[in-house]
Amino acid sequence: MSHSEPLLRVENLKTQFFTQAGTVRAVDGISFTVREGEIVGLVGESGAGKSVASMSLLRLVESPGEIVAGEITYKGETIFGLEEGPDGELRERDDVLSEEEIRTRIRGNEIAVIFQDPMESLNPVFTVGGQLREFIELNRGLGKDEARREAIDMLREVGIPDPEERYEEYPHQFSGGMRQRVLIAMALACEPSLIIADEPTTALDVTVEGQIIDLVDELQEKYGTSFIWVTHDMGVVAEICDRVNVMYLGEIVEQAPVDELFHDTKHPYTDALLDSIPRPDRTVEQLEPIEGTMPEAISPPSGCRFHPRCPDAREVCQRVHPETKAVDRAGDHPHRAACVKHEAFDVGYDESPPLRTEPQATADTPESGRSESRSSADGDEEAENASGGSLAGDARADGTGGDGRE
Ligand SMILES: Nc1ncnc2c1ncn2[C@@H]1O[C@H](COP(=O)(O)OP(=O)(O)OP(=O)(O)O)[C@@H](O)[C@H]1O
Ligand code: NI
Repeated sequence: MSHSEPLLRVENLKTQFFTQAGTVRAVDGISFTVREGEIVGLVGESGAGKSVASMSLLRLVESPGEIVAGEITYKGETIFGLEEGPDGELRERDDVLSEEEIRTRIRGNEIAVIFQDPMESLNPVFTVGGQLREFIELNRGLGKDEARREAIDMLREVGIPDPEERYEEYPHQFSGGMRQRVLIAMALACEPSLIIADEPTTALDVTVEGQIIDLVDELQEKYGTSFIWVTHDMGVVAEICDRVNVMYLGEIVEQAPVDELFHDTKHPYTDALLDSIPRPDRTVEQLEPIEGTMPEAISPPSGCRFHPRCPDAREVCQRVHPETKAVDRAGDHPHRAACVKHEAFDVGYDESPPLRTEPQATADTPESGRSESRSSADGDEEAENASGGSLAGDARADGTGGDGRE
């Protein structure tokens, strides 16, 4: 593998669930990379598609879900890839790793996963040490005694006090934080190159969360492991990530190194996420919850999927579905965003009438700014229904969400 080639490359990945209510476009064309030793964030509200994206990387999506498009390569090997067959139908490429190879060579050994709820990953009827030992035996082909020693070393490594004694205990005898440490030990046991951590600290209180994050930071430096860190919490992103992908309704709407993302935010959704967390430079009263709720991935709004909630939305945002594009550079990395207010898009955003009336007239449109009559402020719904070329195809595009839930 050449040095410049990333460890993991995800290209235009789409994962859908074929349900009775319709097709859920859970992951809808995302692209990102993870380089060696990097911690890459996947951040977004509940339902954004973070977990489905993570599961897709290990081909763990279950029926009625299916990866329907895109390419996933890891260390130059193909985890997922399609090609057009002679009959014009899409089929799996020849170089795609077999189920057997994924199971024996990739999962656990090369790419490990840590989930939010350790109780789901640990078996309550076996001791913690026994489970860890067995995992090491199976995956590293060590004998029982050696695997036991290794397991105890790992428990010590992740900060479990008295690891010899704790080895004999059952999961329920561990606190939430300690259980999460066990899962980290298990993930690290095979020295994988990549660990996918899906909200591993969400269930923990803030102090314990901080301890786990410090631990991961330490271990990451020591082993050089790359991480994909899934979270809805921008505070966690700030603490741990090198680069960040912000997801909204199945899409990555902004992608940047963490400092750029925080200090030169390019997407209004990222702004909203940042506004909704406590920050040292803000008082608590200034915290704003994001307006509205995220619509369902089964009938995404037309145009920009965030437009029904976006303070910057203009008429054009209902019609034009923005691709994620480079809107700036940040050192080695492009700063990408999917928002047509940026020049890179050039679809007439500046001339387009706003969808919302501002509390006060703002001077952000210096040109012929105040366009005719602003009938659109409360004409939201009409305008949306009238907008042709909806990306949502035949699906309802009113973006109200909520009522479609089971
Ligand atoms: N088995 C399934 N069947 C149908 N739809 C599903 C299934 N699993 C996930 N989805 C849908 O896929 C979309 C993405 O879900 P996902 O779990 O990836 O979100 P998430 O970003 O991880 O959210 P959270 O923060 O709540 O974990 C959601 O609309 C969800 O309802
Ligand atoms: Ni999730």
